[in-house]
Amino acid sequence: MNRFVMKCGGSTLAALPDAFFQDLRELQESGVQPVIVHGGGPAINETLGKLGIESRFVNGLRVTDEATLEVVEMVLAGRINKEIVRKLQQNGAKALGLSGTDGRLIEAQPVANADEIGFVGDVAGVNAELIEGVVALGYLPVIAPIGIDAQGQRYNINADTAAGAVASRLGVDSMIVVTDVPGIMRTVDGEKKVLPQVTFADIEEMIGSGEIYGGMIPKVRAAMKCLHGDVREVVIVDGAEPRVLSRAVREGGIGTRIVRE
Ligand SMILES: Nc1ncnc2c1ncn2[C@@H]1O[C@H](COP(=O)(O)OP(=O)(O)O)[C@@H](O)[C@H]1O
Ligand SMILES: CC(=O)N[C@@H](CCC(=O)OP(=O)(O)O)C(=O)O
Repeated sequence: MNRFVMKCGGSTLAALPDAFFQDLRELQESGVQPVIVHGGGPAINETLGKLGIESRFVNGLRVTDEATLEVVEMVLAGRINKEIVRKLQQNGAKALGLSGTDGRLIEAQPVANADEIGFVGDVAGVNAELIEGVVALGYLPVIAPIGIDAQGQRYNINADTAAGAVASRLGVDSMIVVTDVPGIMRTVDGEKKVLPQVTFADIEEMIGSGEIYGGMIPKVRAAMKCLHGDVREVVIVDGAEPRVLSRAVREGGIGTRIVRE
């Protein structure tokens, strides 16, 4: 595999060890081209809390009014994006941070229920040439999930959704979703087990039964959407496991692999 999109969730970002970033650097040096799309939900909640703004979610998506949008952009495109770039650079990688508004990287349109949740976007287009240009210069793109429309309006986009769209439009083989659990888990005989592989049918069944809930839902939905295109596999892994990325890219047998059937 030469190119992959990695989505890194806010649940795990702060705890990612130097070894994780060194692993990324080694992959980059060996000719693999990672593209990072990151989240930062917990950091947004924290800053909103400090400002006395309440966090509210509908089906896992943040209700985003003008004041919230201001904070979302500040935290994602500012603090978190730059923190990831700094950590990559400290560990010897070449990285360039971008928000989805820069160079119209992520073209957005309002979600269908925008009257209910405000400035939340779906991805209408991705400037793949810009990402490819950054990669061709030898930099690892680090993308914050803020989108922009033709009128210049910004939108808050769920990071799993943004990552899935970037993976699709780049036509990469694989998307790796790094989170705070070792994969999709299911309780079998009273014991929680990580499922090595799940199909679309398994996912629908587990959402229906409530075994997949909360923050796992946008991940599996984004996974299924991009697997309808050129992306061959989506792997959900735990950022705390040693050499998690190179194992997922080179060896397999880690986390949960989502496949069409
Ligand atoms: N079947 C499942 N297996 C594992 N985790 C699940 C499952 N269903 C829901 N989850 C929840 O999804 C969470 C990961 O989503 P989230 O907290 O949004 O992470 P991130 O910040 O990485 O996007 C897990 O911590 C867990 O609480
Ligand atoms: C619309 C929407 O909900 N956007 C998310 C964007 C960040 C995100 O998705 O971060 P995680 O990956 O850490 O969850 C939010 O405002 O929290």
